[in-house]
Amino acid sequence: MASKLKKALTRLVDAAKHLNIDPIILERWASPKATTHARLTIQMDDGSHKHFPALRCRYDDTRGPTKGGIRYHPSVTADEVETLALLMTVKCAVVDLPFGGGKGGVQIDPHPLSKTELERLARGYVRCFAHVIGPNRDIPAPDVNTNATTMAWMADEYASIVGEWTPTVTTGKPISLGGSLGRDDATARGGYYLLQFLAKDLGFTPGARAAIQGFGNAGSHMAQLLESAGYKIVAVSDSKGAIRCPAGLDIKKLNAAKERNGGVTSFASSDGVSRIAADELVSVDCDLLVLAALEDMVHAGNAANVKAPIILELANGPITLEADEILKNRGVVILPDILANAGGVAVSHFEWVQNRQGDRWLIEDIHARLKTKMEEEGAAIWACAKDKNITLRSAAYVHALSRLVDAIEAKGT
Ligand SMILES: NC(=O)C1=CN([C@@H]2O[C@H](COP(=O)(O)OP(=O)(O)OC[C@H]3O[C@@H](n4cnc5c(N)ncnc54)[C@H](OP(=O)(O)O)[C@@H]3O)[C@@H](O)[C@H]2O)C=CC1
Ligand SMILES: O=C(O)CCC(=O)C(=O)O
Repeated sequence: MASKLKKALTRLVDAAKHLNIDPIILERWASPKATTHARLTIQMDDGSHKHFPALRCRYDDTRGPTKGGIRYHPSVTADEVETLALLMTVKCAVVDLPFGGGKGGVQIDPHPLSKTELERLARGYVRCFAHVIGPNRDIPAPDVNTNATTMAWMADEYASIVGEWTPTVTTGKPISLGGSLGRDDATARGGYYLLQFLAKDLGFTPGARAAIQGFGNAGSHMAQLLESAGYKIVAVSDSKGAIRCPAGLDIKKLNAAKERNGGVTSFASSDGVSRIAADELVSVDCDLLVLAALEDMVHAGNAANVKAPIILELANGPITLEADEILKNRGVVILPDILANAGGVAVSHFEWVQNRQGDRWLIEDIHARLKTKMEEEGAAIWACAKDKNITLRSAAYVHALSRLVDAIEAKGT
């Protein structure tokens, strides 16, 4: 079976056909610039030691320091991290950030770990990769199962290694440590601004019914934003299962239930809310399907069951190549990950700039800048898709690739 990376690269190669690109230039993206592996050892609270495979990939730094999150998940492999780092390279070019693409991960299920074990894990990660990351080299951020607290521990450990507080080494930090206002909901908000902006072109009525897969940072903030804008959230899921409520879920109450009990299914005892099978989430009758969990969740086996006419990808790579084709033939419009979830890294960039300036921007400024970015890049990609009669995903790749190639040609290498 082809690796995830090989499959992901076909999207880049297809996009290149729409541009007059020298194949030699394309070859440089066939593999990452560097992937560093480590064995991460942590002491558990009972005094024992456990070892976990850990990685950091710097895929490409043509346009600037590599940038991308760190995830903790049992499925983390080099292939997965490199694929996600390739996506970061393309994503940063899509929204014109002065960054290349990177990603990191630890192969671990962090859920059973105590807070002190999680702190040792984060600090251990930085000790493994302090020679790889750096404020002008490679800048981590949160991803699946990591958050602002993780970034605080990592920045603090980096400071103790280099001997000075260096806030620009991670983004997505707590506000009290130089984190940016608006980074917490930025991934969802960027996708939300894009959706509102394209609604008319998409023939989509804002305030419709949405189903959301994944109820972590990206998914739960999206649920809140959509609910506040009058949408009905008719189904949600997390790693433990899915629930449905045709009349619309009360997101505030759902958040409280998830926080108390650790899963959205604990809300199934509330009025009008029923439990459904996890995979049923993608086939719920709705107007908008938001994918905010993991890769490959919509695949050849379930793509034909999708009822929503529009899919917003907040997750990275949630739709396989095969499913993409099925959905395209069925006329389902996909707002692709490399554009739709770029709000997270865009506000990470704002954080990095604020830290370099020693300044803090107002939330209104951050929202306005993010909105402008999503609308400008969204409009360009929409126009490219119409002009070339291609999908929004292909258009986003074309848009990014032309910026990447311009940068390479400007360097003359
Ligand atoms: N955080 C960010 O800034 C950005 C994130 N992304 C992408 O968004 C996606 C989600 O990331 P994020 O929200 O940060 O991560 P979180 O860890 O905060 O949330 C992930 C969510 O997905 C759920 N989940 C895991 N497995 C499944 C499954 N099989 N079915 C349904 N739900 C599942 C988790 O469940 P549970 O709650 O039970 O653990 C959790 O609710 C990822 O693809 C990530 O790469 C993209 C851009 C930026
Ligand atoms: O905020 C960042 O730097 C990166 C976020 C990320 O990992 C992603 O966009 O997938």
